[in-house]
Amino acid sequence: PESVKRDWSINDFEVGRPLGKGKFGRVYVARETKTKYIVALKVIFKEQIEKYKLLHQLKREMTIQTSLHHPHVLRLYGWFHDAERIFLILEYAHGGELYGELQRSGHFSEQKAATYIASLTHALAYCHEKHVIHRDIKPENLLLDHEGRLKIADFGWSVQSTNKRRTMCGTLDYLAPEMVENRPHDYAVDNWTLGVLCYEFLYGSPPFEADGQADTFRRIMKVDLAFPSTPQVSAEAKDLITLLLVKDSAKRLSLEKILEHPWIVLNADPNLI
Ligand SMILES: Clc1cnc2c(Nc3ccc(N4CCOCC4)cc3)nc(-c3cccnc3)cn12
Repeated sequence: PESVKRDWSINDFEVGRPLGKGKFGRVYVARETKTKYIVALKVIFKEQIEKYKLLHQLKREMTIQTSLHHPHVLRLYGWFHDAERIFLILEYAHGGELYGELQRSGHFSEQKAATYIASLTHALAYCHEKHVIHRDIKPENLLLDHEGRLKIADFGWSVQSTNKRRTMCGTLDYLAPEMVENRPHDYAVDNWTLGVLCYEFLYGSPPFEADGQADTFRRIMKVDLAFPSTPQVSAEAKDLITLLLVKDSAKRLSLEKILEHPWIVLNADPNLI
C-alpha cells in the first residue's frame, strides 16, 4: 500500500486504547486519519533500545518483518520515529490474542488446534523459504484476525498484555534442546516448537512445564513427555506431538510431512488455514 513509500508521523494517526505494554514500550490501536484504516501502533522508547544495545536487533527484526508477506504473518506496514520513540505501523489483529482464547477455554478442540498448527506450519514453511528461522513462536506472540485466522505477531518485541500472564522473558517452555543448550540451531527448532504448541493447544499447558527454569531445562533435555488422561486427546494427535518432540533435530517430522499427517488432514479446517 501507499504506506511503503510515504514517511509517516504521529500526526497521521488518532491513537486509541493501549492493547498491551512491555519492556520496550506499548501497543495501541490507532486509526490513520485520511483512510480511517485501523492499525496497531507499537511504540518503542529509544532510550530503552540504547540502554539494552538492541538497535541492531530491532533493525534486523523490522527488515525481516517488512519483507514477510503471508496470510499468517502479521504485516509490518512501515515505521517512523521522533526524538524519543520509534513507532511500528502494524496490521491490527481484530480477534486479539490466541493466548487469551486458550486461557478462557482451557484447551482447544482438536479441530481448532489442528487448524492453528496447519496455519503455523504454512507460515513457517514460508519463513524458512525466506531464510527466516526461529520466529520465537509462543502463544503470547500469536494473534487472531476478525475471522479467527492465526497471525504470527512476533519480531522479538513481544509485549505482555494487561491481563495476567506468566513472565514471558523467563519461560524456556518453547525452546528446543539445542536452543536451551545454546548450540547452533537450525530450522528444525521451529518444528520442535510446533510440537510444544500442539500439546499446549490440546492440554492447556506446555509439555515440559515445571516450577523452576532448571526443572523445565531438565525435562526438555530428557524429552520428558507424558500425556495426561484428561482432556481426552486422539492417538493421532499424540502421534504428531511425539514425531515433533524428538531430541535429534534431524529426526523431527518435516513441515511438509506435518501437513500430510492424518491428524492434520482429518481435523484442520481448510477455510481457515
Ligand atoms: Cl501488534 C497487534 C496487532 N493487533 C494487536 C492486538 N489486537 C487486539 C484486538 C482485540 C482485542 N480485544 C478484543 C475484545 O476483547 C478484549 C481484547 C485485543 C487485542 N493486540 C495486541 C496485543 C494484545 C495484548 C498484549 N500485547 C499486544 C497486539 N496487536
